[in-house]
Amino acid sequence: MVQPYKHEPFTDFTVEANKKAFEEALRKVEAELGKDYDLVIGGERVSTEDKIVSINPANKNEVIGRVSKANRDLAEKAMKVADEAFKWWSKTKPEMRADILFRAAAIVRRRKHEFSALLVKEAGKPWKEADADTAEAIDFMEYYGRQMLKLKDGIPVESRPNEFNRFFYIPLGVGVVISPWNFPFAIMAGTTVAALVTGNTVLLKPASATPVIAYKFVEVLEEAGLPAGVLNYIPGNGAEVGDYLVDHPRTRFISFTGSRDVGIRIYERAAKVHPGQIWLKRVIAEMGGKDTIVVDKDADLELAAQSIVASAFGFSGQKCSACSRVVVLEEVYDQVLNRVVELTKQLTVGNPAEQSTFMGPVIDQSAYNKIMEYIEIGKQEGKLMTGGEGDDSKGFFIQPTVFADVDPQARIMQEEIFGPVVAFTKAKDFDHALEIANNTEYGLTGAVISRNRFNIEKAREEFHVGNLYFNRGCTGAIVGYQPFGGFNMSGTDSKAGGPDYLILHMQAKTTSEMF
Ligand SMILES: NC(=O)c1ccc[n+]([C@@H]2O[C@H](COP(=O)([O-])OP(=O)(O)OC[C@H]3O[C@@H](n4cnc5c(N)ncnc54)[C@H](O)[C@@H]3O)[C@@H](O)[C@H]2O)c1
Ligand SMILES: N[C@@H](CCC=O)C(=O)O
Repeated sequence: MVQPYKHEPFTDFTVEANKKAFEEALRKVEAELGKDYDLVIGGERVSTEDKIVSINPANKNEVIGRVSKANRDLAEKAMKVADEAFKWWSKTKPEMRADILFRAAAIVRRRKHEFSALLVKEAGKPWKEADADTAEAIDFMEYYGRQMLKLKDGIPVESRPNEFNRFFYIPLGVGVVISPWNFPFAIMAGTTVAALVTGNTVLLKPASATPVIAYKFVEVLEEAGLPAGVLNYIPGNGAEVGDYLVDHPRTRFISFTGSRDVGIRIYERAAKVHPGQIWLKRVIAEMGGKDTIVVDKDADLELAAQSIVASAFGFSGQKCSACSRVVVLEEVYDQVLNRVVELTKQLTVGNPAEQSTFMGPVIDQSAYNKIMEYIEIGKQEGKLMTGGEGDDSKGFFIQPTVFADVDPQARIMQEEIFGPVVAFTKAKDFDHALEIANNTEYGLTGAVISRNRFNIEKAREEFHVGNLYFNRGCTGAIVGYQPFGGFNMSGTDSKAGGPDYLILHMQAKTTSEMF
């Protein structure tokens, strides 16, 4: 019998054995760096001349792997394979599909540190962040497997005498899964297995910065028994392969996680019906955030400062959930700001392969340049309290940066920076704080630090974000515990890791029979 779902525990690296095991995994991954990785289409390995070179963002000279790059012809070939495979995969038993996920979860769990070590190298994640990413990937498999078992027989509906009505879900078709680099394992795996376990076939286009971890995951699913053709691995240029597949008349749905601009582009393009297309495409789009922590005047100020620092600078602020705006009631503004600056100055920035590193690099040169430009903008828009410097000589390192006294309408208060930069502003009362918190076009996460029950309840109603947290930071949602997804320009609020998520990958059918 399947055990009740429980999230994967995080590794305690203060335990010497865990530390040693992780160091060993890092050595194993290091010994395998620089290999070539093929596309996987219909179970066959396809090598191309043109490669995506995945590098270590903490050390630009270290090549993680050279990954074959799909073009339109190969994308078309993969589409044909997936379309063909859908005919029989869609008819397989949900129990069998769920079992493949459970087995894949077990395989990853057994080699957990190896996957996390690869995330350290390919995404620049510090140990703790890499461990959490792998744990979340396991959670998605365990959770969605169980969700499918719950949904497999549909949901009971009423019937009248001599009538038998049934309501159940069937798969959609070929899904294009387009994933980001910032949770290169968890989000890539979660979006892929959700589509597979519901009986769809998949074309997986991972982010170009992190294609190797995605390849390793495809291998895991193969080992777990996923038949050839059901999942096809086609990394490639977003604009070329992405646009082609989004427009394709045989694409039934697109599961996208990434930036606002690319999400909007996909949403618009997917709306157009192309010749030969006989359905309206579904789009699941999880996009960016501009996430606020509000600090009330009677809050636990130490908790507030710790929560802000962890949420703003964990994984160098490269989370859609990261705190990039802080709104503090004027009575306690200076205290919170000064404590955050103090804590920020204590953070260690450096090589994420070292256990002691809190913050590693940002992902690549273009992210580095963009964040440094925002820091220059911030210097015009607010008072630089700490940080503000970067060094891209070896890797893409930026100091954790705090700006004070920033106007809520300023660019660094409105635009997603996706780096280790947080801006503070003052509110005259709690209503004013909520008004500021709500005044972005996004609506992903937010947090309120308060001891005032009335204010907590007010925020519950009025703070318009998909994931709202009280007396804690605004990052770190757990699959099955805090379903994740945002409002407004943060996307379609698909709530990954939630009870409604799988249904987005299926269509409901009603049958009614008279006896
Ligand atoms: N809401 C969420 O759950 C969530 C989770 C993680 C990341 N994000 C967001 O993702 C962004 C960071 O990730 P990113 O830099 O990889 O985002 P991105 O939008 O640049 O890329 C995401 C994916 O889209 C692909 N892509 C690019 N152009 C495309 C096109 N024209 N057609 C189809 N695909 C295309 C990329 O190759 C990549 O695989 C941030 O904005 C972050 O907030 C959101
Ligand atoms: N689910 C993650 C964020 C994913 C986006 O980057 C969190 O809750 O922090």
